[in-house]
Amino acid sequence: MSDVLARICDDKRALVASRKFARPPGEVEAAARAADPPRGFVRALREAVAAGRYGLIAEIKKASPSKGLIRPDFDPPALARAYREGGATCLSVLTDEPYFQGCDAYLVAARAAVDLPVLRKDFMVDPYQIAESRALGADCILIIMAALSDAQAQEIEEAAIAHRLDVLVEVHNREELDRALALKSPLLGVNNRNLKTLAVDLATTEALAAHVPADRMLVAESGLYGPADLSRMAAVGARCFLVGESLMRQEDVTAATRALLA
Ligand SMILES: O=C(O)c1ccccc1NCC(=O)[C@H](O)[C@H](O)COP(=O)(O)O
Repeated sequence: MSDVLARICDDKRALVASRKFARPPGEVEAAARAADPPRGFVRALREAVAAGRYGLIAEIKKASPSKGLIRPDFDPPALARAYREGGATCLSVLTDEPYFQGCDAYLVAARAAVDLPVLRKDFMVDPYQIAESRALGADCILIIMAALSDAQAQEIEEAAIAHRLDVLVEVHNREELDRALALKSPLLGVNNRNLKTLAVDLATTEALAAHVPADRMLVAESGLYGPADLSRMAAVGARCFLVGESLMRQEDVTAATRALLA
């Protein structure tokens, strides 16, 4: 596992242990069952692509390990509305606090402001977080293959399926891609960001795209700054994109989202 990712996941395991103590799994499971029904994250992306549009997962991201503070005036419900207005298909909301200055309340507030499906963007290391995600209202969770063994990834995916959550399975190289294909989720993200060096290279998606089977939806993630980047990713078959920083830095997020998709 890469250094930064290893550090984030170690901290996450400690956090989950303390959360389990404060709020036992049975309580979280009950809250998950009582939550607003999932909105269909994969379905929304499929519908966008079937209609000849790009599927845009627009990320609500205040800060990151690679860039520090990205958006000082951070208002998740206003950002969610701006993304919706600009044509985003789905939202991604960072809930990790120590590294991304996110929090669970941001997801709840962003989802309440719009009718879009929402990805809880966090580092899943324990099935407890899956029930917790559903209890918060999340419609999709992230599995980072570099952070998990095959057995852990499968256990987390099964928990997500049991909670009717969609799953974005994220890979960075061929070995992770081959492991990801043993999972059931149709949504396959290729992250252009190397989580060891935090360097971004769009050639990552270009190298892996040809190895993604036709029954998976390829999502190009990270380092996408404008329509030319989307076209470059589309040239190798990507129709769905996860974009954070470049949109978060714009004053007019609606106009920037429209321009990206133009
Ligand atoms: O963004 C980071 O610095 C980062 C560091 C360590 C682990 C994950 C990280 N990012 C998570 C993401 O996948 C991105 O937030 C997402 O793909 C959007 O990327 P971008 O458009 O480049 O903000």
